[in-house]
Amino acid sequence: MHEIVLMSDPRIAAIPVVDCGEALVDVRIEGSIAIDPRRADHSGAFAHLRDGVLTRLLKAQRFLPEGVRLLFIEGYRPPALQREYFERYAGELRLANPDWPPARVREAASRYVSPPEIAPPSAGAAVDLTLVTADGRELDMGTHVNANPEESHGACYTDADNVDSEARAYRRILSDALTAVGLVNYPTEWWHWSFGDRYWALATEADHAVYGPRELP
Ligand SMILES: C[C@@H](N)C(=O)N[C@H](C)C(=O)O
Repeated sequence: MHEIVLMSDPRIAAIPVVDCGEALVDVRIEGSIAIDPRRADHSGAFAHLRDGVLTRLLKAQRFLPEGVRLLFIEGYRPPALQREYFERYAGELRLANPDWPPARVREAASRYVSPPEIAPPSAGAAVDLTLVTADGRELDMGTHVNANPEESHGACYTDADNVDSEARAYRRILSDALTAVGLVNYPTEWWHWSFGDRYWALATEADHAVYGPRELP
């Protein structure tokens, strides 16, 4: 098994960002990717991605087997919301593990939510995805999207061995299509994929990230 590099790893924070300035675009306007409303917000921020990420998703969808489609759950996340998610989960871990020092809480929290200053979703570079049939039925990927490591007993990890062979096969299908277009996975979450951010730069050995955190205009 490969080493899992967590978002809290100082090697990620050390990667420079040279933002290429590409626009955040609304995935709903393009129209050919199925969008799930579970993370929808009033401003529609959740449905935004950098243009280059959307282009790659459209291409990846063509690599899926007949009758299988991507289901988009969440893309862009404003920095303030990322901070809220991170603080909330870190707080839960702190409560459950009062003896943990702050560095351990931060590291454990980053298995599931990126530290706000790193966060690929706030750069419009990351997307949470699953697979559906042509008539919109979600395939069983072994856990629901956004299952955390505690509630799923680690089954949210992409290569977890406590999921059945069918779920493993579906994860492989998702992974093959997205890897083929250059996205990288966060190995603690089978549904989380990104392109152009610092985590992507580390995984692909790029010398800088091309998408950094920003506010939605
Ligand atoms: C909260 C979870 N779905 C998520 O988005 N995690 C990634 C790692 C993140 O916060 O960047």
